[in-house]
Amino acid sequence: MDYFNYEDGILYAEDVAVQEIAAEYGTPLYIYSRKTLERHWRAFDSAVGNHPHLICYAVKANSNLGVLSVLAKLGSGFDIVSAGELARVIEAGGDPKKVVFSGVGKTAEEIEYALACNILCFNVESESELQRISDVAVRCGKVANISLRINPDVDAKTHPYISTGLKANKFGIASDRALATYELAASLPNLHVVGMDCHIGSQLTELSPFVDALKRLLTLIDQLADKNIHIKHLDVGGGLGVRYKDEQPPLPDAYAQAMAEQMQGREDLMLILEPGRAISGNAGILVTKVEFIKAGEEKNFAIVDAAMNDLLRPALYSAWQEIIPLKQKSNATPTVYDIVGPVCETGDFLGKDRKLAISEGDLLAVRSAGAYGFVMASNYNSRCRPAEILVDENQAHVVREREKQKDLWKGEHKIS
Ligand SMILES: Cc1ncc(COP(=O)(O)O)c(C=O)c1O
Ligand SMILES: N[C@@H](CCCC[NH3+])C(=O)O
Repeated sequence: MDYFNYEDGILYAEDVAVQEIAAEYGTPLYIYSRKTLERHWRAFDSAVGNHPHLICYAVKANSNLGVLSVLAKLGSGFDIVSAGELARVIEAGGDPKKVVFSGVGKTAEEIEYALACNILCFNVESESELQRISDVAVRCGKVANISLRINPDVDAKTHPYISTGLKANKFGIASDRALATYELAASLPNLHVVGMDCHIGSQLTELSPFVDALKRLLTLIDQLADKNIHIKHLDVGGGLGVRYKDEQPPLPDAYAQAMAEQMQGREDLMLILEPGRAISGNAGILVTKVEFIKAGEEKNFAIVDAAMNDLLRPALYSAWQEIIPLKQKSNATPTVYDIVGPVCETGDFLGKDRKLAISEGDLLAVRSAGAYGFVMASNYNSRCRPAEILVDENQAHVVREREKQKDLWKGEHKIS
């Protein structure tokens, strides 16, 4: 459930009319809801119950400083994949001791920075990376906490671009190399083995692949214990899906409970979850203005001021996200439109064949845009990135200014 709802035909973000925020800050504009973020994070946290655990929000889903600071205040941990994400977590008030560092290509510079910040652990994805972390730790006179990301070879049954736990994927260490790699790690004096990790994919809509992966990892943990290598935490990654159209993913509490259930009798093993999309996905919308209505020979187009550079998911994955008007028009007749942006690509669309009663100048909201929205935005076609606003109770705050580029452009051409 989120806090973007209609009241008397007007779309509200919490208690603020979205059209008022758009009038103040312009479009295209991402709007996030603090209450929704909090509700989702708490759903994970409370459903695990008393089992020792840490919810490490996946920063890649939405790294807005306002969003991170809401989660940091709840006591969240963070899953990062770059030094830039670590810097943002720290700037937002997050605790580096609750940070896990994932990703297949960590540079020596990033490792050094993360060591200096005393992060919780590195989720190591290859033997070469293990060696690099050891080398950097020796050079810095530090001991690095490490967890190996195991590729459990489980089919996540999701879009092939966001499936990560199969043998054919670049992620993690193959299960049959796991024991040898742990033995190598345990033999390196500047490494401290603390955990085991996996992440099988994103936008999963079934529980069974998560449970399968977790069980496979528990078997490995027992085999390691026989070799006197003791794992302190099990990190099952993120990947829980959200409802964009008619998917029916398990809710965060059902998912977290199912994970905790598998951990019964293992109270010494901390459970780490890395949800991204399930926390921020439905906590955000993208607001855009209809610039032109264009009747083509075969299709009608609504040309809006947001484009694939602002929200890439439809173009990249043919992802479907709901598009709704900010003001409902109860007695107008709807027409079927492709909702397209101004970018010079035929693949530049936000939605296809959408039935809407709209006119030029109307404002629309693309729902479920809080995850993998702004973070994947670019300056393609030398367009400015959209602004982002976090609605916090009754106030709207600007949390990331529209880029300076716009000032430059206005200045050069003397457009007021
Ligand atoms: C290692 C890791 N953890 C967590 C996540 C978060 O995934 P999601 O947003 O699907 O929960 C991802 C992205 O898929 C990831 O690669
Ligand atoms: N960017 C993807 C998710 C990638 C998950 C990252 N490992 C999406 O929008 O669905």
